[in-house]
Parts: sequence; C-alpha cells; structure tokens
Amino acid sequence: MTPTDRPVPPLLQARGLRFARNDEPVFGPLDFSVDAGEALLVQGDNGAGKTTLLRVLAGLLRADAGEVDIDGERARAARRSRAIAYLGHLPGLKADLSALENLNFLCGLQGRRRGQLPESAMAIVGLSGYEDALARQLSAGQKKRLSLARLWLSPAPLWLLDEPYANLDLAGIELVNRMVQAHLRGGGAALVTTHGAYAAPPVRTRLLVLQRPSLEAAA
Ligand SMILES: Nc1ncnc2c1ncn2[C@@H]1O[C@H](COP(=O)(O)OP(=O)(O)OP(=O)(O)O)[C@@H](O)[C@H]1O
Repeated sequence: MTPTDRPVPPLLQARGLRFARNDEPVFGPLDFSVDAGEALLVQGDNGAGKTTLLRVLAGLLRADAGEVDIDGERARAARRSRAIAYLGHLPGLKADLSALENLNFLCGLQGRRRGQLPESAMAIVGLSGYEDALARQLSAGQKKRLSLARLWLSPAPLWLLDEPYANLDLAGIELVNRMVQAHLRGGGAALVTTHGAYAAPPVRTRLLVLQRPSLEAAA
C-alpha cells in the first residue's frame, strides 16, 4: 500500500462519547463521524443535549467518557482551536466595537480564510453599509449575520453550528445554506443543530438524533 492508498480519516470522529451532569446522563455514549464535504444534522427535542454535544466537541465542556479525533488524531486543545469554528447561541461579539472592528479583531485572534477580507464577508452576509455600526446597535438578526461573517472568515475546516437559523429571515436561512454548501464544496464539514428541516440539498447530509436518556428510561 502506498501512502496515497491510505484511507483518509474522517474530519471528526467520536467514539463512546458521553456527558453527564451530577450523575444524570445528558447524552451518549455516541459514536459518529463526519467526513470532509459532509454535513451532520443534530436533531432532538428541547433539552436532548444538542448544545451540550457541540460544546463538548468544541472543548468548552469535558466529556465524561469517550474520545474525539480530528483528522485521525486525538483532539487536544491546540488541534481543536485550529480545526473548529463554533457558532453558539450567543453572538460572541464585542458590544462596543464596530461591526468591522469585531471582524478585524477576530481575524487577528483566529486567522483568516485565504482570499477573504472582512469587508467582503460583510457584503456576503448582507451587512454592507453597517461597517461602522457598533455591535450593540445591531438587531438580533444583524448580529447573527455578523457572526456568520466571522464564521466565513475563519480558516477552520470544521464548523459547529448551534441553531444557525435562529433570528434569521428567509433570506438569512438561504444564506446559511449557501455558506454551508460552499464550505463543504471547499473540503470543510459542518455539524448543525436544528429543529427545522432547513438544510438544503445538495449538501451531503447525515442525521444524528439525540434522545433524552431519562425519557427513554421512562418509556
Ligand atoms: N449550564 C447548565 N447547567 C445545568 N444543566 C444544564 C445547563 N445547560 C443545559 N443543561 C441541561 O442539560 C440538558 C441538555 O441541554 P442542551 O442545552 O444541551 O439541550 P438542547 O438539545 O440544545 O435543547 P434546546 O433544543 O432546547 O436548545 C437539559 O436538560 C438542560 O436542562
């Protein structure tokens, strides 16, 4: 077998991943993988553990058991921060910086996708003309769009998107789908939590359904 014959490892692989709070199981054990060019939709009822799973994968919470590999190697902090862009419920913006200053600040922290500039990212998300607006003066949907611009600028291949459609109008929902499609076409991957059926074809999509362990036990 030559080096080029070796199978490419999944971009993300979880084995036996489990999380509990105060001995109460929240999810798992879960086994799943996501390849480059693929989206994994994470669905489940309110409280099923979708946000918790994304936070564990992002390294913001520690799993009780299991392993996470990125590109075939254990996901330690440095590897996670290079490989993962996390879009959470909160916009994660500096309220007293302008929209453009926020993007420049975040590019300074996280690096920047090759060939993309903050100004062009603002245009892509429909925020041209808002460059000098303070983040705290933006509407909820505009803040979400600014977070999407930050996501677009990130050089990280693995997107963890927690309810990315929240607060967005129809055009914004289509924008998220176009961004995900373009990201996957460029060799990236995405985990997307959602309550709705918003993920548009032709994204190569698989489904991970979480169930609340206590409800399962009671059933
Ligand atoms: N900071 C916290 N402290 C204690 N319990 C929490 C905390 N955050 C979440 N939980 C609990 O963990 C469980 C999973 O919550 P999580 O937010 O992951 O669910 P979710 O599937 O994302 O829900 P939703 O669809 O409502 O956003 C819930 O029972 C919730 O009450």
